[in-house]
Amino acid sequence: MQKKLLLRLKDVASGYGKVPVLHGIDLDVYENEIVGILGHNGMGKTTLLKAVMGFLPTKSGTIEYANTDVTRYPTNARARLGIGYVPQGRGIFPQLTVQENLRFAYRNMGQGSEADLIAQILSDFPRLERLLDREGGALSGGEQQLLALARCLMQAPDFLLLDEPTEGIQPSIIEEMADTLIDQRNRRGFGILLVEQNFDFIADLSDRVLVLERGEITGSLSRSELSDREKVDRFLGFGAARSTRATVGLDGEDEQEISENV
Ligand SMILES: Nc1ncnc2c1ncn2[C@@H]1O[C@H](COP(=O)(O)OP(=O)(O)OP(=O)(O)O)[C@@H](O)[C@H]1O
Repeated sequence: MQKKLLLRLKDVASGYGKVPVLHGIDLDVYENEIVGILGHNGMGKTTLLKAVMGFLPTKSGTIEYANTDVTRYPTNARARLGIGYVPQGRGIFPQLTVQENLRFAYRNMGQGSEADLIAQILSDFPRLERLLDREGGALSGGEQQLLALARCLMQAPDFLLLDEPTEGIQPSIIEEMADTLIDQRNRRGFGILLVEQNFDFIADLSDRVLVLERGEITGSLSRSELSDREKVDRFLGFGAARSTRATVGLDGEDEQEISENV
């Protein structure tokens, strides 16, 4: 059976004001597919997600979503078509409780019964259930990341843009995040565009990984190629940091990044 194309970028250029960042990006993501974008700091990963979401203008080229040319659509119209965005740094409301954060997301764009939707989300994110009355700002980094994802799902997207979901979170929650994303993808058939610097996480989840260098896609690895360590090392021969996150400190929230150059 032919897979449905969700997102298509054709020769997209974008940037900030007169500063060009993305040059000629071609990209397809199908339903039920996770496409990872790997790249060093400053290569344009966040810019790419912002351009897809409409936070930045597309200077040339086109962006199509579900057979609709959305190149000139504002962000809220893209969200209504089904594109969900979890920004780097999570973007939750720190002064609102977990429950209020979820309710706010529902009021913004949720459909159906609010109570049913929250119950569904809490069954998907059991860790959040016991934190319902806690303020967002008092959650650990990993819990905030789960909340950010849960909030995004309250708006029933069918496509997710995820910007470094493992940044600053401890390994146990990274695993939980990976399991949740795979589970959601399998159940809802999401397309996911995932930006990461954590190679192990991106390799575990992605069906394909693209490398972004200075605003251009310079290569692609399939799922089977991703498990071929030698090939990956050759492919990332420009010295990419293979990064694993280790947790130090008793409260489990301090962390340091251990990078091993490949
Ligand atoms: N608001 C801005 N105005 C001008 N230039 C910007 C702005 N934000 C980012 N840039 C520049 O755009 C380029 C790409 O940045 P971007 O944040 O997309 O990189 P990234 O690959 O996501 O990096 P990181 O992994 O550090 O988040 C960088 O050179 C950055 O300095």
